Amino acid sequence: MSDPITAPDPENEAELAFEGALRPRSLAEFVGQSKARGQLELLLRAAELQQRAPDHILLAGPPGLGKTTLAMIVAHEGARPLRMSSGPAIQHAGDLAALLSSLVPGEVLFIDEIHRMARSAEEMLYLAMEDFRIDIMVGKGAGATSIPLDLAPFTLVGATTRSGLLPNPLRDRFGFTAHLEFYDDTELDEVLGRAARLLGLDLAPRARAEIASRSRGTPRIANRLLRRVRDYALVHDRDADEAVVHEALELYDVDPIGLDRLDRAVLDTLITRFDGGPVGLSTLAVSVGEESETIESVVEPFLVRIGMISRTPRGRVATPRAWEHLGRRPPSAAPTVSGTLFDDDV
Ligand SMILES: Nc1ncnc2c1ncn2[C@@H]1O[C@H](COP(=O)(O)OP(=O)(O)OP(=O)(O)O)[C@@H](O)[C@H]1O
Repeated sequence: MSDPITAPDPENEAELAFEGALRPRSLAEFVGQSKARGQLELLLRAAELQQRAPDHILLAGPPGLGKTTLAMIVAHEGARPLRMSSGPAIQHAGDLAALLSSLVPGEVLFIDEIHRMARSAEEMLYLAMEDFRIDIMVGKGAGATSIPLDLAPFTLVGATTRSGLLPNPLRDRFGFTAHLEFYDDTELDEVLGRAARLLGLDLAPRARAEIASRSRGTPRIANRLLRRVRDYALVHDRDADEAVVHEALELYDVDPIGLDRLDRAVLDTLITRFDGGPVGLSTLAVSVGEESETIESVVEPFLVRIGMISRTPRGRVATPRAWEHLGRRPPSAAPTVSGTLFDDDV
């Protein structure tokens, strides 16, 4: 039951084309993240002055905050070719060897969801990142030999929503790590202003502010909500004003603080079924019919950030704010342990 507004939907070509059209192409166009942007700017400039490939870069943060966009910018700013892959596509060391050995000098290799790469490939990557070399194993058992293969110098840009899952030796080999933060409403307002301009949409300032405040701190969601509002205005032959934003977002179940159906299902389950928790992640995921990974990397970071859920050593707990948001009175006593169906991770 992935939500079309919040959850990434890599299969949806129309969404991908829409995202592609709105993607900033340079650091100057990239809104917000001023700290990471400044650091990246310095790193790219230093590499340019020394005429070498930029250091390897790790981009960490929740989905939709601009990791893929920044990887493309790294390539574009340095006029370097870009190769895109992802952790789930690299399930054997051989997959990675084929990829690395075909890189041209200076190429930027983007690996999305790098925490999902096979362990054997990860180990191959250590040497590749450090020495631009890999060892290819030929044969099996006692007769196996390794043949060293030199690689063209490249820049690896890894993206992860779960940096905690990366082994230290891999994390340490990145010259620079950017932790992307949720955007504030002013930054999202700017993202929306830029997107509306590119789409040729006349969006009233108050309508823009309203969408920004419901975008869960995430540019991808801001752009998707904008698209829904544009469609609504078009179909009803109305201006994209504040009233249209309210009507369109109500139709799509996005509430006044930007929570969607899945966010509310998580809170509702925590509160109604488990008396507010604590409850383990996989129990919670099973209860709402969603993958643990989606709950942990898509839903939870924002709910934690706005103080609706807290993560305790015994599991997830709904805060009084969450109870109030669902129109329920929070219990006065501290929540009791209840209903943990599985002995799962918390
Ligand atoms: N700083 C920004 N300024 C303007 N638009 C942005 C910015 N960051 C992201 N966007 C928009 O949000 C969309 C999603 O960004 P992007 O694909 O880079 O996110 P991501 O972090 O790679 O997500 P995922 O983890 O799901 O791959 C892009 O198409 C882009 O239009």
